[in-house]
Amino acid sequence: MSVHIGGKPGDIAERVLLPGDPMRAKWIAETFLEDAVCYTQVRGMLGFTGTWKGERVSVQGSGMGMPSASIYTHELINEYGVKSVIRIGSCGALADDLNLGDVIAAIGSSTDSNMNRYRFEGVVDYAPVADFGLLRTAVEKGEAAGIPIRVGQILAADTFYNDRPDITDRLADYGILAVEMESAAIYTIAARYKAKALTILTVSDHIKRGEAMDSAQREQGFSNMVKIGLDTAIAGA
Ligand SMILES: O=P(O)(O)O[C@H]1O[C@H](CO)[C@@H](O)[C@H]1O
Ligand SMILES: O=c1cc[nH]c(=O)[nH]1
Repeated sequence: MSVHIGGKPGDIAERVLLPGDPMRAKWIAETFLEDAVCYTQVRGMLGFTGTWKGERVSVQGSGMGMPSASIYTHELINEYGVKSVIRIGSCGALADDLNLGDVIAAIGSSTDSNMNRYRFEGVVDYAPVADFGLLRTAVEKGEAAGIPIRVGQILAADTFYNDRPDITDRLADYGILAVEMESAAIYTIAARYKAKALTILTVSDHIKRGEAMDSAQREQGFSNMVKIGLDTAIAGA
């Protein structure tokens, strides 16, 4: 058991899907995994291990925002020997040509978080990036399943409600596809501890157009992302 995860050594697979929402972790375990067992309920941040296509996979809620996601990423890698983490989350689109339900894979994650300025003493603007092997696999799995994946850079933001639309517009001008709240920290911590990381997102709303998915669209859209995440996690196993 680590400080924030209740599982015993060996309870967690080497490959973990990381949704922010612990109830999404439960839904994934119940809907997609065989023989899923809940290994932690600490703070209600549920984690499950089961099998997908015969291979062991875990799915762990990571909470909202980089402080929370950092804790789970750190403990999974350092206390449970996790080798790869695939975040599967919702995001708000900025790019005009993205639509609700589209799936994005984040090749890189810009951020307004101060974590890496602190880590690198403001001397370097570190660029958190995805593991290339996981990214390539996710794109291939998406193509094979007929689910196109848009690859590009996203913003990991410290705020969900933000009163700087001018900055958001400028980020869109510079090619940022969408906004979520965890990927930069997950990429950075995975790099530090020699694990692999990827973020796959479903567009749940469009920030510039003010559109939002309804619950039926959410479930179908998230299913596509989850299947790609699971297929990517077990590839090469
Ligand atoms: O859908 P999840 O994975 O929680 O991700 C997104 O949703 C939350 C905000 O509503 C933030 O955690 C953001 O990153
Ligand atoms: O972080 C997020 C997630 C979904 N939609 C947003 O606008 N932001």
